[in-house]
Amino acid sequence: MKPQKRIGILTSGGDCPGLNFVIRAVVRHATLTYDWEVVGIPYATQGLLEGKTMLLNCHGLDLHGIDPLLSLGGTILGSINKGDTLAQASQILASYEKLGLDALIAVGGDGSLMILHELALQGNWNFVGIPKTIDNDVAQTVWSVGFDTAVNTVVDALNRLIYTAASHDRVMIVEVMGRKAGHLALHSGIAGGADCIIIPEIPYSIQGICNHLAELRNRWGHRFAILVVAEGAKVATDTKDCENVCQPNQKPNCGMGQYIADQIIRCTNNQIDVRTSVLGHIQRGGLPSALDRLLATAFGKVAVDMVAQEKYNCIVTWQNGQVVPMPIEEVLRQSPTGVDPNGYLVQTARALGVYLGDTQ
Ligand SMILES: Nc1ncnc2c1ncn2[C@@H]1O[C@H](COP(=O)(O)OP(=O)(O)OP(=O)(O)O)[C@@H](O)[C@H]1O
Ligand SMILES: O=P(O)(O)OC[C@H]1O[C@](O)(CO)[C@@H](O)[C@@H]1O
Ligand SMILES: [Mg+2]
Repeated sequence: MKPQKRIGILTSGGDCPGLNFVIRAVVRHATLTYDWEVVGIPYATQGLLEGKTMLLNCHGLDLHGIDPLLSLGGTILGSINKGDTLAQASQILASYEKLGLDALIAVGGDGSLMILHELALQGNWNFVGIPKTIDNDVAQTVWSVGFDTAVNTVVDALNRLIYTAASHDRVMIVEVMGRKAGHLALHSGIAGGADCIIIPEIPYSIQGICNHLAELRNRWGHRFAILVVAEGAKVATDTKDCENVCQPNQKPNCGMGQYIADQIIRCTNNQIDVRTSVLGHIQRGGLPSALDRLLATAFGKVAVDMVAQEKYNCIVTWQNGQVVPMPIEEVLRQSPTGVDPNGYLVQTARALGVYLGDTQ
């Protein structure tokens, strides 16, 4: 007779494609392999606070043999990325006790996993984390669930924008998500053939961008350009040129993409036609790519195995082609982790003539 367990799963932080594949893998493996009961906790820490659960059953999820989770974006459990959660810790801990869970599997980004780990420590919960985020800024894992799909979404947008930019000889600025980390901008910018990639980890100067645009026109005859700008891009503090349009550390209230567009227009005396596209939450929507489905499924499977082996306080990560559970403190201590300004992808982009901020 297998030991019975009742485990909980929740999704927290910004949603992303692939979350339902994690839920599907956890429910199927826990139910079919171990014969456990799995309950979903709606809206992350809000559901914990209110002591809410929904029973997840892999047969119940089937629709005439077709699993609806195969074709649903977002998360069927709902998610939140705000709230004064730690101030409500004692109520959450009391609610958690009443749920009678043997373990909790939480799917989240760095922010959510940090909060949930803190709660797990205070409540002595049996806790396993699964990394998801289109920012891909959770340390120690090559991929987080949702990132690959978001990269593909941005590349798809670039494939479209490049033609309209070329048709009108325009500079097209594409603002993508990434407040602290530029992984999404860097990966999609390289894959989509961007001329400039502006990320938070490498401050840009407006003169550097304008010089690059001039070189594209004058030396190579390229009359259009594509700039991928992360929403958290930063102006170099030592900017000397164009100082009248470029205030170091100034926070734009129009969005980073439009801010840089305005700077280019002013710095080039209105000689360049610039347009801005903000991709926004489109980047978090849609169905997951095959890679995200595989990752989500492999992470869900190993997270359940960790519970079976009673190895807690870990986060599953993807390293060297396999899932590797890592101590949660170690992962969170290094998160969020940004782009290495001297890393191979930055070198690759620079080698192809992409402007990525000024070299020091
Ligand atoms: N479930 C939650 N409950 C309360 N606050 C949260 C929760 N998840 C995140 N937050 C808060 O929101 C802030 C931003 O979190 P963030 O958006 O980075 O979420 P995340 O889990 O890292 O996922 P992602 O970055 O992919 O959206 C965190 O620093 C934290 O204060
Ligand atoms: O609009 P929301 O849901 O608060 O979240 C936006 C933020 O979440 C992230 O998409 C990560 O999920 C960031 O890149 C972005 O700034
Ligand atoms: Mg985050």
